[in-house]
Amino acid sequence: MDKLLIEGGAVIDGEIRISGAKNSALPIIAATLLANGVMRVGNLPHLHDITTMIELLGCMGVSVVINEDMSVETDCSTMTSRIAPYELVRTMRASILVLGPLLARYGEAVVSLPGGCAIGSRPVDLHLRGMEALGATVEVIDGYVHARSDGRLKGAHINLEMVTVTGTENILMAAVLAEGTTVIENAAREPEVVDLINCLNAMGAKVTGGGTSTLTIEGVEQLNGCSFDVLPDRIETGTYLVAAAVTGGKIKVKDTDPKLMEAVLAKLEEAGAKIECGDDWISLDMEGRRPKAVNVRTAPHPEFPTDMQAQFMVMNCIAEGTGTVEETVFENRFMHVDELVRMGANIHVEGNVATVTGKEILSSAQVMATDLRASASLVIAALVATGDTIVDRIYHIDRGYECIEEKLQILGVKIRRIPGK
Ligand SMILES: CC(=O)N[C@H]1[C@@H](OP(=O)(O)OP(=O)(O)OC[C@H]2O[C@@H](n3ccc(=O)[nH]c3=O)[C@H](O)[C@@H]2O)O[C@H](CO)[C@@H](O)[C@@H]1O
Ligand SMILES: C=C(OP(=O)(O)O)C(=O)O
Repeated sequence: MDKLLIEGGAVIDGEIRISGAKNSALPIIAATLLANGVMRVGNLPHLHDITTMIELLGCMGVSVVINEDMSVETDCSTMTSRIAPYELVRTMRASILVLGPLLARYGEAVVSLPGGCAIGSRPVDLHLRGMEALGATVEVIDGYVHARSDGRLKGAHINLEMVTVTGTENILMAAVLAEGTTVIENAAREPEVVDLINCLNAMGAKVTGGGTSTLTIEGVEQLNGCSFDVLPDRIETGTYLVAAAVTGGKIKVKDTDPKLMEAVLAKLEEAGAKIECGDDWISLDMEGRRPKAVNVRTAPHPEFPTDMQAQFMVMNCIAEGTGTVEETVFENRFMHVDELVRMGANIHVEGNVATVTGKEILSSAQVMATDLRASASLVIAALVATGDTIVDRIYHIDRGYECIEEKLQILGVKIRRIPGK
């Protein structure tokens, strides 16, 4: 397994470009299963998860052409299978996103259950209940979801018990081809859901209410191919802003969208960062200061994102003062805490609240990445540690950060990958 070796002590200074959003690209690639004709999806990040989603379509017989500019063109007319096998689904939970499109368009889907992961049990019961509400028969047999519909799905009124991002996306992708109108209440308002809605509407769907908690979907008989570029990655953006902040440095991130980042930018300003924004860029300058500790509480959009929790935890580890970090979305998203403590951080966890008292510097150690954002937090911690830190199991990072070594090197960090055996 590859490792990253990071030398502590750099003060970040430079400009980088932000990649397309993984969490937008994954549902939109799944949505290409709904297209009658060729569909092009662009601004895709070069990440393992994207390759997995493309492989998943490929194993169902979809023709996929990957262009040099990291766009893909898909054509479902060659499709031979409606099965998403365990071997692929186990490496990426978002594979469950093929369920809605397969069921809506082909009347059947066999998708392996994704299972739990480091950050929590992450059931998909609300996805399955949504499909049943639309008239599908759903059974779980030997770890696989078997969903079937006789004829078109039927529009329904669905009130989600809790806000679920991929659950909303899956139900939405099933409802676009259903007969009649579907209303999804307590829908996720994340920008990536809105991006999916924009893409579906460009394909000929009739969805209104994107960005609010009530979505109305008037089913149509067929969707067409179109060309769609996914939106910038707000979590990658936030991760690099935090990296600059912890080092007391400055950064300009380009090809991003500050409008997607209000809760994160507000917390960075509270921590003492000077922030300026244009239409598609954000600059942050700490003017050499240490950040001030902040309190954060994660919750669905537009509140503070759980995918930025681990990175802010590290900022508090080296901040002036004490801050609390409360995780309300996932039940087990503090796996980075023990590793940060091994680097000398002062963190006390009680239930879903971590109280962090900052110190000026952390110490280097060999640490283990446990999930995607935990890995990013360890890389950020390494920037403010004495000496060299080795972050092991970085395949998690490759799921979500395009060219992380290259981008950090541009910003002045000494980092290199140690290839695994
Ligand atoms: C590919 C993708 O977009 N991943 C994002 C998506 O994950 P994902 O869509 O898996 O996360 P959800 O929004 O579904 O999860 C929110 C909460 O709802 C629970 N739940 C969800 C579905 C369900 O059927 N039953 C249930 O109990 C989950 O266990 C969790 O506690 O949103 C998360 C929350 O913003 C982000 O951290 C992930 O980066
Ligand atoms: C948890 C994440 O992703 P996934 O839902 O794909 O595991 C993430 O992007 O932080």
